[in-house]
Amino acid sequence: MYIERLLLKNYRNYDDLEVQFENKVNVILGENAQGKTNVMESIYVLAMAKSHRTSNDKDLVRWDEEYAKIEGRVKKIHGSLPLQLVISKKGKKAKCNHIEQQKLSQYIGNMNVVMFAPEDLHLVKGSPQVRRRFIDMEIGQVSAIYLHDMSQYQKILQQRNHYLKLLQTKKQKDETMLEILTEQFIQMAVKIISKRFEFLHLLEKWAMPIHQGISRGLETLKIEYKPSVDVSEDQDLSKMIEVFQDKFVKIKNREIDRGVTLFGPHRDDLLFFVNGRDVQTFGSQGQQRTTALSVKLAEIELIHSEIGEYPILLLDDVLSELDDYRQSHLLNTIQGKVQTFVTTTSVDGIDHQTLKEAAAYQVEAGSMKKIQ
Ligand SMILES: Nc1ncnc2c1ncn2[C@@H]1O[C@H](COP(=O)(O)OP(=O)(O)OP(=O)(O)O)[C@@H](O)[C@H]1O
Repeated sequence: MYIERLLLKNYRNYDDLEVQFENKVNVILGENAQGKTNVMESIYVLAMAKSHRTSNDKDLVRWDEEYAKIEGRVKKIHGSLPLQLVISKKGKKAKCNHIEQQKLSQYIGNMNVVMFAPEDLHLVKGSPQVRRRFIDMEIGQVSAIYLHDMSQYQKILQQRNHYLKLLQTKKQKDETMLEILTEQFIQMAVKIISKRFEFLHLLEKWAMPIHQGISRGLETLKIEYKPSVDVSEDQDLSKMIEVFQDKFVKIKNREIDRGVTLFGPHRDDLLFFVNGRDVQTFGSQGQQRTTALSVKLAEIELIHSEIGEYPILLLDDVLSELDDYRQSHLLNTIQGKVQTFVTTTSVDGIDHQTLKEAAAYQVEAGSMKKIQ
């Protein structure tokens, strides 16, 4: 798939922008703070209804304006798909094919993107929260059911935490409601965990050969899900439920003391191993970078295998971060099959055929012009 037209209204430093893109590499050039990342972010937001760099939607609205609008036309195998997202104080309104979508979980997934930005290096070395967000966003792109389950899970988690607080502060003494909420919580938790197991398994399958390629055959990458409750991939759902139930019986008093849910998918993590060693603790900067890059390239293949089309790739400020070998590996991988957006202050020093043949745009203070 590819995005052929993008319209921005009051988005960050863009007042009114309309631009056509090509189904190949699109290089976005410009000095610092001109609006390159803002364009990349807007494409990401159009796909995911969420920014990759802020959780505060109002940051996306141009200062002193009431709303921001992003519109795009996405070309897919089965035709053209107009998408629209309006962000205002009242929330987000999404339209797909001119029809307003009741739930964002139905909207997400119509356009698929993979973003690789400097923040993604935190995927390996950052907090577990970064990795959980990554898994949730990525599974969400290919599974509307997962997005729905995740939002149910968040609701039950909040209710359960609220009830534990009531028990902790003795405003409530009856534990019956806690038992009901625990049962609901466990049902959702195991669904989420088994989907995460399945996703990471697939991601590893794609990432392993890519990582071997980038590391010139020297490194083997493994990805492992690390649940906070002792469940494993080979257990069926009923066995996982049993393990959870036992755990929650054992920790009940501790949870009431603390007034919070101590275990579950919101506390899980994932680990990356290179040649058997945990990259977060033992990996060099280069290995962490290669791991992040392999995972991103694997995502492209995974989405392709799940939905039958390649997603759009957004490379924000990362080409210059990669050495020549990794740069060419990346550009060779995407060549001719993935619509790609690359931001950079200059293409000097990047000597690759793909970039020579690319469409180029110049960004300056919230305006954008095609120059090649
Ligand atoms: N909500 C907003 N309203 C208006 N302007 C904004 C808003 N948010 C950010 N900006 C402006 O957008 C500009 C930053 O744009 P962006 O992050 O896209 O830069 P960039 O071209 O990617 O630069 P760099 O190369 O430094 O990463 C800044 O001038 C900032 O003041």
